Amino acid sequence: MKAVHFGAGNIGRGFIGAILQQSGYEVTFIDVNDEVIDRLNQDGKYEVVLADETKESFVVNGVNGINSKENPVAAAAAVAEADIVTASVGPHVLPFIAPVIAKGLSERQAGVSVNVIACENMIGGSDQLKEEVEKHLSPEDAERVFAQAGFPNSAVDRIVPIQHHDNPLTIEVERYFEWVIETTGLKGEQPVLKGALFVENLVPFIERKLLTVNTGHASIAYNGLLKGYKTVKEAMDDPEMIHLLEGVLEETSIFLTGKFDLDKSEHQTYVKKIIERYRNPYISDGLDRVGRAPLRKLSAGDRLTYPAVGLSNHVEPVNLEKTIAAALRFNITEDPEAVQLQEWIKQDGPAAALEKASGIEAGSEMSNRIIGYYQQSN
Ligand SMILES: NC(=O)c1ccc[n+]([C@@H]2O[C@H](COP(=O)([O-])OP(=O)(O)OC[C@H]3O[C@@H](n4cnc5c(N)ncnc54)[C@H](O)[C@@H]3O)[C@@H](O)[C@H]2O)c1
Ligand SMILES: O=P(O)(O)OC[C@@H](O)[C@@H](O)[C@H](O)[C@H](O)CO
Repeated sequence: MKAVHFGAGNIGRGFIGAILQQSGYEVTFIDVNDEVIDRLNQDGKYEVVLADETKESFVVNGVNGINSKENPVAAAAAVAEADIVTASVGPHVLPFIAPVIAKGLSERQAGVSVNVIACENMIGGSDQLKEEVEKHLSPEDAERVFAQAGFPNSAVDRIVPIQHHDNPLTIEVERYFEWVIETTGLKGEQPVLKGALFVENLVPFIERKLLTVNTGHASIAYNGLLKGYKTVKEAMDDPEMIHLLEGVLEETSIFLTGKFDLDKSEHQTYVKKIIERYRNPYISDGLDRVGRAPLRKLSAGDRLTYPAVGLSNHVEPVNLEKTIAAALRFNITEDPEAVQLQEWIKQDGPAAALEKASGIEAGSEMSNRIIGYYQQSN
């Protein structure tokens, strides 16, 4: 069986690529990073190390790579032949991989179904990828392609920090992982994916993950950077940070248990487990990575604004609001979204910038409170 995975980065190699290979697929990675693609073709394998006291490792064999910038025709041909297509490139990159996927899917043999699964931290990732793919197909081709290509949404969870090893393919990951895939979007037979969970309705799973793991992470990153910390570990050693983190997760727990039929005590166990994962002493994760792309993280449907606004009719989400205020201070010059955010703040002031990024109306009660916290944090 053949799998094509877009994005040979941390999650691509450290999680999805490894699961695909363990499930019996030969994996072709498609990326735009020459160093990684050349090394994949040279070695045909790479090592995954588990970040815990065991330091166990395993080899992912039978892999190769295609640089889609240099060879889009070969990349599309791989999609045309694949039994499954997955992606972990980052939500903002989905439009850039869509043309190759569209070309590959339209070249497929008639009647041979395939599933295309976006593995990104976002709600409706595969739906969005499908919309992008559709932009590159004529209406007739779209009808033919989507009759045999499914785009099931999925939720992925495994902490994989930015890291450097002598071999650039080696990747260290936490032992824990969760990959949940929605069956309603599948075409043809359910793919064999070792350790993945197939569910009829992904919404509770993706929202629980995004609004717990990622909202908590964002709180650590934005508030931690304000206090001068550089890593998750440094921030997690500060009782004030823990207090704020627990407050944030209490707020998202109210939101989640109010919206979905989640058992409150099971949810508490889930939250505790995540706090333990943040504390993993074998992982060093930078706050600049965890806070990356602040405009995405502040946007209306993402981990901060969505639960804050969702809660605002019932409770005042003080801790989420403080975290949103701290996000407005995210000022990492290597991060284009941070640069853009700081430009908006400089040009139009923080309330207008907040509205542009999140949709929280300038002058509203919530905006006024957030801007108050923002000013106090100076
Ligand atoms: N790292 C984590 O802990 C983690 C965990 C769960 C989910 N995620 C999600 O997975 C996605 C990827 O995150 P990551 O941490 O692996 O990022 P990453 O930067 O390590 O990997 C992204 C890869 O995509 C490649 N890429 C960029 N443009 C491309 C293009 N046009 N075509 C093909 N490849 C392209 C990059 O070169 C890179 O190798 C994000 O949506 C992230 O939110 C990350
Ligand atoms: O990848 P992002 O930028 O959406 O979020 C940063 C981290 O919170 C994220 O990568 C987590 O490590 C991951 O989602 C854990 O499963």
